[in-house]
Amino acid sequence: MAKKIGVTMEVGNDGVAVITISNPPVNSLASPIISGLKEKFHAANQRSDVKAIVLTGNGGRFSGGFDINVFQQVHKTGDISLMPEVSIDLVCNLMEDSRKPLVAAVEGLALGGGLELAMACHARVAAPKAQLGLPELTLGVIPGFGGTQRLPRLVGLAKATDMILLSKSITSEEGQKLGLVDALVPSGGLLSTSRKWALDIADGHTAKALVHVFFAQRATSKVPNVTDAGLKPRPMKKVAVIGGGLMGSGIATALLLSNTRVVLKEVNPEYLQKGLKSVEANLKSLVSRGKLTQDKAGKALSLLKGVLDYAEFKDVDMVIEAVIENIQLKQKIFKEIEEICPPHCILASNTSTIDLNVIGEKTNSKDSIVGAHFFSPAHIMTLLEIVRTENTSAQVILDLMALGKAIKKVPVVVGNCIGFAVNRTFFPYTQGAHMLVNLGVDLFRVDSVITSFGMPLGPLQLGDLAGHGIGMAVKDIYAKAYGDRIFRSPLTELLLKSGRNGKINGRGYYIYEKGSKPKPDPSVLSVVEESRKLTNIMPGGKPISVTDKEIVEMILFPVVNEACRVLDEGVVIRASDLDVASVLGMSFPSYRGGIVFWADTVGPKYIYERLKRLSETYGGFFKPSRYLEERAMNGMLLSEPKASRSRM
Ligand SMILES: C[C@H](O)CC(=O)SCCNC(=O)CCNC(=O)[C@H](O)C(C)(C)COP(=O)(O)OP(=O)(O)OC[C@H]1O[C@@H](n2cnc3c(N)ncnc32)[C@H](O)[C@@H]1OP(=O)(O)O
Repeated sequence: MAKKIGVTMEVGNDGVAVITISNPPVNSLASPIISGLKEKFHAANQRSDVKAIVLTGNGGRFSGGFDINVFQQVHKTGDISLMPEVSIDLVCNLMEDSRKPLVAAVEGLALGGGLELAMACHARVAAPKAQLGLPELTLGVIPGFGGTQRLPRLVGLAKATDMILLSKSITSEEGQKLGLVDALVPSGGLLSTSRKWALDIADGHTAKALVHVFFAQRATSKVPNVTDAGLKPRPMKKVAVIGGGLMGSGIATALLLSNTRVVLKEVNPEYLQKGLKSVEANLKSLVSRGKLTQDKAGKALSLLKGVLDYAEFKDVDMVIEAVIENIQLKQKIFKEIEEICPPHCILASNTSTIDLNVIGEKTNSKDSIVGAHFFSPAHIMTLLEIVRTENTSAQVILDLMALGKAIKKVPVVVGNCIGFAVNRTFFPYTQGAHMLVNLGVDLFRVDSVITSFGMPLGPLQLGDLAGHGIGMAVKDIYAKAYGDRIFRSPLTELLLKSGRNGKINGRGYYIYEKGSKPKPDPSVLSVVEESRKLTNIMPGGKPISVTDKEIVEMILFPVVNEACRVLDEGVVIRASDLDVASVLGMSFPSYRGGIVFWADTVGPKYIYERLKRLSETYGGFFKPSRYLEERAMNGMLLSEPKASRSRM
């Protein structure tokens, strides 16, 4: 049967032209293909009904590159005119200069000229395990469609040199990490996601979202009755950190890097040595990654003093307590520091869950008590949630905001509640995943769909990273506070019982081995089965069938629902603060503008209706909040401000 060679173009009702290369078996770029591409790009650019363009290859392969047979014919005949002189015209004039957004939908392979075509597009969406490379040198030619220029711009000079000089190809997964691939999506959703990307670029969504995040971040520095109250931040020359564990040593490192004198207190010499060594290791790793000079690391370390008692606390400007989440211990510490510290001293806690009023219950300095909630690793993550109670003074908030900025954090002032703004909004993130797994959905698929959405880690892998011991403790705290909307899953407990604490002990849902990437652990499926038996929520005992879109909705719409409650209760000053906090604290994709911005793009009415239907089938975990319902009914955006009952 004759091979069907050519380039086709189909324009959908959405205004996206899909241009497809067909030249089996690898869609090599033979002369008729190159001229076909030119013709179709030209047509798509001319047609007024085409808003955006997707370029793809037929038969599950993008393109294996320029047709090597042509090289052979040139060698045989010596006739150089056989080489089509098209690269500049096709790749630069028509593709890169196209006024309409162009997205490459890459599957199978994109090699040589194939990858070069993909790189000339404005964005690349790829299916898993696609092979990407510029192997031209193995044929004695150099990449001729601009790959020598575009690859270094996307992946950096070192990696591009490696890929070109050694003809090394990479997978689309690695490509995503390097910036060559903008989104990784399961093969079934490749075309639909690529269409959406193309339309988003056409409508300026991506740029709109990023511009929103830019201004939202600037807005966080305006706090009514604090930054406009004519107050001046007081200098924070010496800060004490109590607790030299992961958080305490990270906070100390962040302070030292900005030339603040730090006193690090621990309970015994052994713990103190550990804490000091962790700070040193943090600084060393910054030096080895080229982020800090040896000189500056030495200077930072000279500002650190380890102590075992409170003698040094007599002249500190602020104390940041970062001990384990134990109410009695924290209450005792706050009572002690109140007695020893000077009256102007700020008493801050890095708690992530305990009510600050409870922590400060035994003190008389309620106006000096504030939450300084850093995200781990504290010397790297930029979000700082400043948690204020109804008693925290404006001066204390202003001082902590100024200190936060000085140590290069983005401070976001939030109200006092269990989980504060970020952890509270995202507690349903893990629970939605547990619900899906107990309903029979493959756990590794859940993670893969959510990373395709743009989160750096799926909810189950995130659980592995945090540790399931911590997961158990946190689960109980949230169950106590928000019991009406909790999905009670035995999965975490069962994981712990089977010796899987996550990354900490090398085993969770995934296997963690030094020097290699986490691998899905098939033996965890027996634990999952046990959990499914206990919850018994699969309809008729059979796994449910869901699309990738439904997985995203069942995990992220409950998060939006909790964000609505956070907005309703005035835990954040403005909706955009929650966008910034979700991007910086949870690595929610910035190109989606943050959790509330994204929800408004999807539409409150749609989210409300989906949650309502899900709650009818699966119960209270999905029940739409009053705020969401009101906004949906009144056709309002979630981000529109309201006259609020604020916690501020
Ligand atoms: C302008 C640019 O910078 C210049 C270029 O693009 S130069 C070309 C760069 N591309 C390459 O070097 C890729 C070469 N191809 C390969 O490495 C492998 O064929 C592949 C990884 C694409 C597929 O491998 P595999 O699945 O094992 O199939 P394989 O048997 O090798 O190839 C299938 C058929 O496609 C042909 N083919 C593969 N790539 C081709 C290409 N670029 N041009 C013409 N034919 C090609 C093979 O000759 C083979 O033909 P046959 O069935 O008649 O024998």
